[in-house]
Amino acid sequence: MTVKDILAAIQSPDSTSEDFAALPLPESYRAITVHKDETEMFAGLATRDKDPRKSIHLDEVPLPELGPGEALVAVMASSVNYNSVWTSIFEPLSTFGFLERYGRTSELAKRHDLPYHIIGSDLAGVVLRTGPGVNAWRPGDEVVAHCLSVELESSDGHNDTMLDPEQRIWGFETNFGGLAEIALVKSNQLMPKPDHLSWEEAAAPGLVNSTAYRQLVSRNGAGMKQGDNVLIWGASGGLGSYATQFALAGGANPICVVSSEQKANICRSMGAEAIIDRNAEGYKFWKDENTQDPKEWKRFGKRIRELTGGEDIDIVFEHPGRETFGASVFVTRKGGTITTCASTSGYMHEYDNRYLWMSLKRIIGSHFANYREAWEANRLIAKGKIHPTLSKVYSLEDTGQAAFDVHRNLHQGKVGVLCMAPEEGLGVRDQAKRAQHIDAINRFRNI
Ligand SMILES: C/C=C/C(=O)SCCNC(=O)CCNC(=O)[C@H](O)C(C)(C)COP(=O)(O)OP(=O)(O)OC[C@H]1O[C@@H](n2cnc3c(N)ncnc32)[C@H](O)[C@@H]1OP(=O)(O)O
Ligand SMILES: NC(=O)C1=CN([C@@H]2O[C@H](COP(=O)(O)OP(=O)(O)OC[C@H]3O[C@@H](n4cnc5c(N)ncnc54)[C@H](OP(=O)(O)O)[C@@H]3O)[C@@H](O)[C@H]2O)C=CC1
Repeated sequence: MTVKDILAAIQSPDSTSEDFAALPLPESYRAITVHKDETEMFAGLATRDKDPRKSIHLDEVPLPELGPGEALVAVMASSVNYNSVWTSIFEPLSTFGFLERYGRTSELAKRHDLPYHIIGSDLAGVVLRTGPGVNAWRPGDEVVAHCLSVELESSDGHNDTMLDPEQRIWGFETNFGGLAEIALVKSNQLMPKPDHLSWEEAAAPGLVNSTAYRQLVSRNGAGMKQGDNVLIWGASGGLGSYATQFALAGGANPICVVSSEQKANICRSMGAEAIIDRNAEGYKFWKDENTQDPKEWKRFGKRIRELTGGEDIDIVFEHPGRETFGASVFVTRKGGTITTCASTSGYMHEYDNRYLWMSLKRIIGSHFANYREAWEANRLIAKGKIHPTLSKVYSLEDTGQAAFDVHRNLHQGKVGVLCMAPEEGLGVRDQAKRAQHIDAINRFRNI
């Protein structure tokens, strides 16, 4: 039995759940990996010069054993997230440390501690097998997977599963990720595939859409409400393209920051009106490596006031980190919120704390999303209220180039990867719903 036979079953309209359950599984499959013996390959290089094309490999790997509560999924398509960029440049840490630590927790978890790491935290595909104790999903189900892996043996995670002490990001802190022909997930990562989307479109939103939902909309994040002024950094990027849609769909007022006229136009096409081109307007929040320039924070705040009719920011959607954080804290209104999930430009932030405490502002740390939040975010995609922001699609062989594009900020929105799917456009089940939303679905394509 080969991956080709699985693909034939997926492409046949007559295949039943029983057919999928009866399909023998292949002994091995193709997967995108980084190698443990290469973690020092970029030693001494600047972050920018570390090239994912050199560290990312396409390998034939053995099929992992299926455990209780788990599912093996045939992956039709996946997408590139920035966490795969971090893994491929071995920053801020090598992810093999995460796999070793996970491997020490149980006999079953030992499977994850391997000399190669199969990366990727998104997928759209078809369930092949489920392990003992899985009743909600069956072979043949068309699914997407979110990337929250939890054990839930401790009480800590039972209010909000992101607080589980054994919380991990699948395909980053666990092995057997989505940039592969077959992936291993916990069954409580599975969600129904939106039926009006192709495989690659369905695989694109997952990680960033769920993260933006918790960070901006959920009560666990900023709890955005109608009329809020929301400052969105990287508003046409992975996270930002969903944050912008949530702000618009939720009756808020996004103030979109981007770095080119082309990206400004993408934000306009989503319906945003207040846009700041940080490049054209030349903001320089740092005078040198160690000194910020409060005059530049003020110039930025003045520009925001011009765009809002004199109002300040209720919520900052932060992720660039060190480069922008001082400005983000400054431009937030009295009582406002800075919600952060990342530090792309550096994690040692500096800001003037007087502006935080004297104006009663709050900084909220946010990380991915719990199952319910991911489910709600996916439901909005399925209902055609939020749309994928897929721009370009690569083959599995070219994943290194795809990750390079994201690392160098050469991409728009999300970058997709075809895994088992032989071409783009397959997997659409509801053509009528698709036709209703086709312009929005294609907004980011090939720009
Ligand atoms: C969904 C997508 C998401 C993204 O894209 S996010 C972006 C990508 N992700 C990242 O960049 C994050 C990568 N991860 C990390 O950088 C690290 O993962 C962390 C900094 C988050 C954590 O560092 P670590 O070294 O893994 O863990 P420690 O908690 O610092 O543990 C080290 C030792 O410190 C002890 N410790 C922890 N808290 C305390 C405390 N409050 N008081 C005293 N000790 C403490 C521990 O126990 C342990 O000790 P012992 O080494 O002996 O086992
Ligand atoms: N904790 C979590 O759960 C998650 C964390 N992340 C993290 O968030 C970060 C962003 O991810 P994602 O949105 O997918 O990445 P993208 O690269 O797709 O988008 C980020 C955007 O941020 C803008 N940007 C980058 N650097 C700077 C800077 N120095 N100053 C201002 N703007 C900047 C760029 O937009 P422009 O050039 O147009 O301004 C870029 O397009 C990554 O570090 C990622 O690891 C992502 C998802 C989940």
